[in-house]
Parts: sequence; structure tokens; C-alpha cells
Amino acid sequence: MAPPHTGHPLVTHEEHRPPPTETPPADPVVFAEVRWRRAPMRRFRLKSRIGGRTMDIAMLGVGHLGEAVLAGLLDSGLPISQIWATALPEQRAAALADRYGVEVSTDNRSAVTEADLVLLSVPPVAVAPLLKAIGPDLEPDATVVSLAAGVPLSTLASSVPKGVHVARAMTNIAARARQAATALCAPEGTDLTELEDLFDRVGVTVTVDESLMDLVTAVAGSGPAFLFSLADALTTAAVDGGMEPEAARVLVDQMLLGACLHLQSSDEAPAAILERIATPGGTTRAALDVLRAGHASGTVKAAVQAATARGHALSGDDRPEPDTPAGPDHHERSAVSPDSPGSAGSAGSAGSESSGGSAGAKGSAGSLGAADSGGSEPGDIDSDHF
Ligand SMILES: NC(=O)C1=CN([C@@H]2O[C@H](COP(=O)(O)OP(=O)(O)OC[C@H]3O[C@@H](n4cnc5c(N)ncnc54)[C@H](OP(=O)(O)O)[C@@H]3O)[C@@H](O)[C@H]2O)C=CC1
Ligand SMILES: O=C(O)[C@@H]1CCC=N1
Repeated sequence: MAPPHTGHPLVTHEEHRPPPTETPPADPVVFAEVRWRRAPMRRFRLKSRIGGRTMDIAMLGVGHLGEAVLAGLLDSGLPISQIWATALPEQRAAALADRYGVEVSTDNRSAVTEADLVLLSVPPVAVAPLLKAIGPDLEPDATVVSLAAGVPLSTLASSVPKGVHVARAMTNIAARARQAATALCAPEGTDLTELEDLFDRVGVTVTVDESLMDLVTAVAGSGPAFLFSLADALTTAAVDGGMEPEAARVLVDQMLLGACLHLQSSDEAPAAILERIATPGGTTRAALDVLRAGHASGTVKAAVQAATARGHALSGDDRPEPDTPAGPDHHERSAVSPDSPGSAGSAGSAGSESSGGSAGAKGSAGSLGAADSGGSEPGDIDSDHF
């Protein structure tokens, strides 16, 4: 087990280095000795300042998302000495410590001792019990940030000692590549500068009203899964058509990356950009016609609605969840578990059991006015472009 967190770990190996002298001696060995004697140890914290101050951060429950955020933060220059992480089980904690060089234990209470900021990336059902367990060890002015879907601020606030600040952050797996889309919310009047600084390190951050968090979770938190489904389907189609899997993967990955960069760099709406590709009478139009016949646009909207409703349900809001489409290519999380064999199951333990659902997203597609299943004329791209 990693050693307990006993004090403010503010100095990294890099920070231990003394500042350069003006005229270094010729002999590098002597130079090193002289430097250490002459220059007292100084702390350089610039890289690690968040919102204008240096912070200790506890990251509790580093699983799939937590690891992405951890990796992104470290890649952004946040010193390892400022992060105290926990993970389950013990083997995963050890593996993470090896991989990233940070302190990782299974002891949540030790990890939060003296932490200014506590990030929770445990399953939604684990959030409140965990907060109650660590409550006595939280600093009186600490900020607790839940990354969990569907756990309201009211639950966070009622699970921590008075004076401890709470916030929610909905981010995504692209934090690892420092390209996450993060939405923050907090009780009215909260200064979110420090949290914005932190999440800006791993992507782009916006602040929203809490009433939008379940929708944001669907679009930004689950959103990457939509694109990965598309990537999977495109790659499979390419391989089925005769391409080598590696080549198909390279092409699809690069196509998605290029398309996203193009979208981001353009002032035009996606539907307008799309028109530039769909040459009248050409191949794209033929493909879009098939997508339109399959109500693809309506299905995407229904998927967002289902994810949003699931967020409502996780937060205790008893509005009924819509039926979710469950097709033959539905993937279970268990196929992609990280180190811990048990961690795949935690999605289930989080109360995310299938919301059932037969084929369909009934009514949703139709409600978009999407379903003109007939083919369209070349160049006939309306607001329901597929
Ligand atoms: N995955 C994603 O892309 C996103 C996830 N989220 C949110 O992030 C959270 C984590 O999701 P995800 O990473 O997918 O899930 P994981 O199951 O991969 O990660 C959660 C981790 O927390 C561990 N854990 C559970 N209870 C405790 C505890 N009391 N103390 C310490 N560790 C604990 C779990 O261990 P064990 O498995 O052994 O129980 C697991 O390793 C969820 O709340 C989810 O809503 C939000 C946005 C995106
Ligand atoms: O699937 C989930 O519940 C989490 C929240 C958003 C992405 N993953």
C-alpha cells in the first residue's frame, strides 16, 4: 500500500532543482556540488498553480474516467507530488502508481487529508457513502468535485461537513488526450475560477446551470461513445469490404480526427459543411439517403434523450426513461475493462442496469420529423440531413 499522506507534498523532483548559477564551473561534478551548497532549495510552483494558488488534489476512485483525467493533468504539467489518488482493488492502485509515479492507495481517508480539492470519479451510487466516510478527514475549506453522472449538488452538499464546498464536473474520456469537453456547475455564488483552470488543462470548460447537467452528460460525457460506435461501424464496413483491419483503422481514425478539426476550425454549421461533401448525384448523397431512410438523425436524438433520462433517474428524478434501442451491435462495458477484473462490473453496481427497451426509441424519431424514408434528390439536404 502506498504510504499515508502526511503533509503537503508541494515539491516535485524537478522543483528540487536549484536555480542555475550565472557562471557554472567547468567541472560538472564540482558544479553540481557547489550549486547545492550555494543555493538553498527553492520551490518552483508555477506549473502547478491552479487559479492562482498551489493545490493538493485527491482523486478518489481512479477507474476509466479518473485515469483519463489523471493522465491528462499530469501531461499538462501538474506535478505528481500534488496528486494523491485512490483506486480499487489494491492491484489496480499499484498498477496506477507504477504507470504514473503518483501516490495511489486504497485509503480514501488518508488521501483527502490536507487536500484542497477532492475529485470523485467513483460510480454514482458510491458518491454519497464515500463522502460520508471521508467527511471527518476533509479540510474545513476543501472543495469536493463529483465527476459522476446524475448525482445532484444537493446530495453532495448534504453529504459533506458544513463549510466544505461542492461542485460537479461532467467531463469525458478525451481528458487523456487533453481534449475533453467539460461542463461545471456549482451552487450559486461559487467562484469556479480554480476549477476552470484545472479542467482547462485537459480540454475546454464551460459553466452551465445544474438543470442542464443530465443533458450535458448525454452530449459531452457519453458523446465520445457515439463517435466510437460510428468508428466501429465504419471500420467494420471497410474490413468487410476487403480492407486490412490496420489500414481501415488508420483511415477511419484520421478521417474522424480531420473531420473534427475541420468542424472546429469552420464558422459554418455542420449541416452546411456537410453540403460541401455531398456532391449532387455522388457517393455521399447515396450514403446520406440510406442514413435518412434508417432515421439516423432521429435515432441519435433518441439516444441523447435516453441518456439524459438515465441521468434524471440516477439523480432520483422519477420521470420515466424512454425505451432505449437495443440492437445486435450493443456493446457491454465488460469487453474493455481496465486492470481490475472487477471494475467492469462497477458500472452495474452504479445502478446503471439496462433500462430495458425493445427495438425502437418509439416515437422519438418520428417526433423529429426525420422520417422521410424515401430517397431524396441529389443535393436535397434539409435540416434533417440524414
Ligand atoms: N467513463 C466515462 O467516460 C465517464 C464517466 N463519468 C462518471 O465517472 C464515474 C466513473 O466512471 P468510470 O470511470 O466509467 O467507472 P469505473 O468503474 O471505471 O471507475 C470507478 C472506479 O471507482 C472505484 N471505486 C468504487 N467505489 C470506490 C470507493 N469507495 N473508493 C475508491 N474507489 C472506488 C471502482 O472500483 P471497483 O470497480 O473495484 O468497484 C472503479 O475502479 C462515474 O460516476 C461516471 O458517471 C463521467 C463522464 C464520463
Ligand atoms: O455511462 C455513464 O454513465 C458515464 C457518464 C457519461 C459517460 N459515462
